[in-house]
Amino acid sequence: MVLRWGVAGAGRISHDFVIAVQSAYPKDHKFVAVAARSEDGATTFAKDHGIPKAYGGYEKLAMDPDVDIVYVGNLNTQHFSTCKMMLEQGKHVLCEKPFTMNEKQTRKLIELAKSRKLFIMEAVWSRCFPVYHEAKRIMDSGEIGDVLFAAVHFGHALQHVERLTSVQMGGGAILDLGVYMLQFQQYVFRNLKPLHVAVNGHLNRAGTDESCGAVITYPDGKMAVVSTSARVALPNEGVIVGTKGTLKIPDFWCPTRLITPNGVKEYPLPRSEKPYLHHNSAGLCYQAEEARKSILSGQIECPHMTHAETIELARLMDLLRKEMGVTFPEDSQEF
Ligand SMILES: NC(=O)C1=CN([C@@H]2O[C@H](COP(=O)(O)OP(=O)(O)OC[C@H]3O[C@@H](n4cnc5c(N)ncnc54)[C@H](OP(=O)(O)O)[C@@H]3O)[C@@H](O)[C@H]2O)C=CC1
Ligand SMILES: O=C(O)[C@H](O)[C@H](O)[C@H](O)CO
Repeated sequence: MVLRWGVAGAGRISHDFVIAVQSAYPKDHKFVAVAARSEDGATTFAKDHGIPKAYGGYEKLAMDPDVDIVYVGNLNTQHFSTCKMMLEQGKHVLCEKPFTMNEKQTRKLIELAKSRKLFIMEAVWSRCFPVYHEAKRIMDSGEIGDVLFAAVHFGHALQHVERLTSVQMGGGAILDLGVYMLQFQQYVFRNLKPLHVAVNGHLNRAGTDESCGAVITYPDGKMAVVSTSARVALPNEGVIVGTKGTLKIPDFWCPTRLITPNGVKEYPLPRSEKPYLHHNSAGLCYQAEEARKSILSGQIECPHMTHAETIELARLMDLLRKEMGVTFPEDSQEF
């Protein structure tokens, strides 16, 4: 089955996503339309990427009968309304991280997708990398014993990026980068419920979080120590410690290497002729293929990033923000 994609938002990550998918899977995935707020923005993007249809306004994309699934790559604050619009017109959805602004919006979208029997997935691309599959296999096999500890410190100097600092644009380290550190520890302790979450960090002058750390405890002596900074680069290596050994994942959010007690395993990314804007963006293709496989087999969620996990991530991000005193207008919105 050829999956026919529409793209909502003609910005930076959409650019990388389209190149990654076109390069890796020229046959099984086709981009048939792109929509941006302005027709000019959509037309330029369509020309750059060889996409046949360009729409000014997301509504026209939602109405296009040739589109099976929409990749939502606009601002955090726009994810909820854009996904809702696409679902209401019968489209499957792959939505950039963070899925929405909070748990309330997240639950609403997932309920809607379920009621319409449509696929929806938060684009936590990390989960679809071969390194994550192999690390999971090793953890499940018992090779590193009982996994008791996970750590990651994820930071980039990003205070110059407006969408990261502005409250109106849904900024802050927690939503932009924290979502990755939280998904990492969630992946290590899959299906466990935290017992306690201790949180601390700093706000910037704009009033959004510029750094945040959390210690998360789980039953049976398991714990995660995670931190993020949107002000300074951090080691960005995921560490998983078991009673018999340790796994290390450099560039844990888009990894190509897994360091195991028995040696280093390498997973090179698919090649592309066109340049990317972000580190290892070629790996954005994996989530697209996972979406295709799920849709093909009639699933409305991806097994590597389930609806329950997306809801739990949103709950944790709400909790971290609450501890830090960061609120968004969306938090007091009723539907
Ligand atoms: N998975 C990953 O590796 C990455 C994911 N992301 C995620 O992707 C999303 C988009 O990020 P990114 O591509 O860097 O963002 P951009 O700044 O490139 O903006 C993306 C789109 O958002 C809309 N937009 C931008 N600024 C405004 C504004 N001031 N008012 C209204 N709409 C605006 C535009 O949509 P339009 O074209 O329709 O006008 C724009 O094309 C975010 O949710 C981010 O978290 C970002 C980077 C990497
Ligand atoms: O998902 C990402 O990688 C983040 O949005 C980054 O913070 C982004 O690249 C910043 O421009």
